[in-house]
Amino acid sequence: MRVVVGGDHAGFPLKQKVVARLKAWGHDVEDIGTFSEEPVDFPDVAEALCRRVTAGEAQRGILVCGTGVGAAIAANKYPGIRAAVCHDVFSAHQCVEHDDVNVMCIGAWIVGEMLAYELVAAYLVAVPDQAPEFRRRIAKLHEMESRLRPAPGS
Ligand SMILES: O=C[C@H](O)[C@H](O)[C@H](O)COP(=O)(O)O
Repeated sequence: MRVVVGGDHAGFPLKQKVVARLKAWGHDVEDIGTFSEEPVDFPDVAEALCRRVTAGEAQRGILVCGTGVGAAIAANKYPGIRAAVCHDVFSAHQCVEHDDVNVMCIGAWIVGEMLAYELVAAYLVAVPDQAPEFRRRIAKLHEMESRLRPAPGS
């Protein structure tokens, strides 16, 4: 799978490990940085990653910051992105199955590398459930996005 991975300085150490593991598993990985523990702002990384996902350059995105929370808040501002913090394996696959999540966010201060690998594995093998109730709810998210998007220039 084509996967884009990014993170801020707090996420950097875990992000490096996740990227290496994804490559070892045979995924086609784009690492968009950051590439050191020099402080950067998570909204900048999240926006760059979300742009790639919505442009179809990657099928799934993974963001790593300190808690995963800032990354998820930022990513959910991007039209077409459904982001979630996942620190348990059940959520990591069900967020795709029920909610068609396309950016999973992990907190490097919260989870260790072995759990992070399990989270990523569960997220990437999951496929959206096509049952009508799930499709209907995703359609409502799209409708909300269109309805609540600020008018150009406002
Ligand atoms: O939700 C925000 C993230 O956890 C950030 O990674 C965190 O706030 C960075 O904090 P600091 O700049 O103190 O390393």
